Amino acid sequence: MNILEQIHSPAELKYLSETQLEIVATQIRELIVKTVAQNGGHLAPCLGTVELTLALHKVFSCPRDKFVWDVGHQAYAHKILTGRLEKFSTLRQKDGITGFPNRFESEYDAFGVGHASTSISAALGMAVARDLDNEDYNVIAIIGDGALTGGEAFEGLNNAGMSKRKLIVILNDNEMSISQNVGALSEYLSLIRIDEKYKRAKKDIQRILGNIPKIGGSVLKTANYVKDGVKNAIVPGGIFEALGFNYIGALNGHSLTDLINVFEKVKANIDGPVLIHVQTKKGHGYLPAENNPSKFHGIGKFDVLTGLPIASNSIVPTYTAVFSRALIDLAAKNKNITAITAAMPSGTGLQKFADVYPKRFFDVGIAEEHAVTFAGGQACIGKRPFVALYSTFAQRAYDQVIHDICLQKLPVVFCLDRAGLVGEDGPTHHGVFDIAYMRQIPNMVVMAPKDENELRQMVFSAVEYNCPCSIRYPRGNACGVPIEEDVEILPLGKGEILQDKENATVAIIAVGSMVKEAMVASEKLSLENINCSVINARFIKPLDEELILNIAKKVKYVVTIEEGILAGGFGSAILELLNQNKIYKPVIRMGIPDEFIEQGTRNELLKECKLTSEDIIQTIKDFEE
Ligand SMILES: Cc1ncc(C[n+]2csc(CCOP(=O)(O)OP(=O)(O)O)c2C)c(N)n1
Ligand SMILES: CC(=O)[C@@H](O)[C@H](O)COP(=O)(O)O
Ligand SMILES: [Mg+2]
Repeated sequence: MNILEQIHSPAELKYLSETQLEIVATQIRELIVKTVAQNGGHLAPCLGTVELTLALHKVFSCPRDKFVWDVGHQAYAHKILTGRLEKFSTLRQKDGITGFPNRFESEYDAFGVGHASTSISAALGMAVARDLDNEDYNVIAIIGDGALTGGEAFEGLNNAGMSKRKLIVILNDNEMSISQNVGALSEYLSLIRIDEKYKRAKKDIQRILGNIPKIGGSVLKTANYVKDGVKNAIVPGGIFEALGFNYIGALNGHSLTDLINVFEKVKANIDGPVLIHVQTKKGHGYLPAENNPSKFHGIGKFDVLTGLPIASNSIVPTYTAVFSRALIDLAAKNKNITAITAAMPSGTGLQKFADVYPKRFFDVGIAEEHAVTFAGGQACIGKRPFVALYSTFAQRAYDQVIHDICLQKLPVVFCLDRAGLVGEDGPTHHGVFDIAYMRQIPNMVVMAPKDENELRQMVFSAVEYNCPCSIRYPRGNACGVPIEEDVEILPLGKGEILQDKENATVAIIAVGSMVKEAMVASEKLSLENINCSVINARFIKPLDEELILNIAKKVKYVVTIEEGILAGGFGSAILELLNQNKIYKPVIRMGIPDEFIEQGTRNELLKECKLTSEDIIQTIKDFEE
């Protein structure tokens, strides 16, 4: 009997017994595994929150009670239980269910997420609004131990604790970020998790509390004092209580009985900020994910029976792998090279660097702002830090890049991976703003390689430039060109003429991932007697003004193409340059339009944004008509 298929809203969970809920948990797990095996997605985080999600929806009344997920990559069970069961097979597909809670997708998704550490701030905002409206629903933030290492989470905790407002923070502690969680907080949590004396004392007190069916306020308060006294005596600090929260935990996050029992008590007695510490296992219920939660944090298609990825058979390296190799080779020649990640060692490729140079590798947790300023500090003392961030996550540290690095001309190199359209993660993760936001900053060199060999050259060249540099490269496989071991240092601010036809009527000025598309288009256009010159700009800042102006003077019009937003992007820079030099010719800018691009495969989205060679051809043919 498939109970799950009979559930049309979470309210119906209130009529199910715990035995029935256990069956539903199994059915949800099976559905998540099957769907992620086909579509890819965040399997391990979602498997770890099935019971937690069921207990939340059993006890509380979403959407009146607000559930604010943090990152939101663990919310598939929430989506399945809130009216999206039938469409769940479209997870992360174009025009399908999104991989993160999304306000436009469902009233049950109280806040749009994807970037970490925002849930407490958003939840407190909702609690304040509730109180101003004299309403009485609950607001619940669900945040992971990794996301809790993000500074904004502490800003939220600090403000919430002082506010004394009724707010529930559920700490979903699976002892993992994407890989091993880092930092003093993580060690503190492990102290609470493992302290047997504390757990014994807590069990005894909970038994006492549990045996008194109707606990009067004074008895409950006294018992809590005893519990807190015991805890504070054993577990130093009670950091959350120091911040004004009533701390409850650590609960078994896979025990529906424990979860429902505590949630009911909190719901009945809440009179201020409460933090419920829930201990879960990332990947719970699917052995391959339990055994390797990092690999199954975010995974592509895989075989359910074996857990083995159904890998693409490409032998072309990813840009990430090329970057990682280049940095390792550079570090072998330069002992001052250091590498910094914000909780993404595997995704940025820096784990390989850490394996070779562990003392020069730093994972600072989900703390991009700290990572940048931390790099600035290192650079003041002669180190040459490379900060590897996903373009989208680097947005968190914009002021630090300006104030702590560029203003001080510190030689920090930003390696922005996942720059451009990332695909199934959708608008929260597309790295489309970095060209615009980096080129605005004085003293910053902004580069984008046309292929993997040029990426290697840029990594080596950035150190020679001895100034703030940003190198951006896309998610996925590179171009499949040979990589020269002996690296040519690129002259700063110099682009490259790939094709300079005397009778050219148009100059295509491309940067980064779009250079390959420009060359393909140019070759096809020449078959139709449309002659193009093609420039690989290489540098978004400083532009190769001489090269660009010389070519522009010889043609009737210019086409620029970038995998970034048009507003203030590379094409804008070319427009500004031509205008400043009184070259008043048409400039057709191709790039990401002024809108958030939804999810899909990377190729689907490049087509949607008209960033393929065919689109360049059509654009030029339309203009030539
Ligand atoms: C600002 C930001 N930086 C990095 C990430 C990438 N990221 C996604 S999930 C994750 C780890 C989150 O750990 P945790 O909150 O413990 O959740 P878990 O995966 O363990 O369930 C990271 C680093 C992000 N989403 N947002
Ligand atoms: C949820 C999150 O932010 C990360 O897991 C992200 O989805 C990883 O992206 P990649 O798959 O491109 O490494
Ligand atoms: Mg975690």
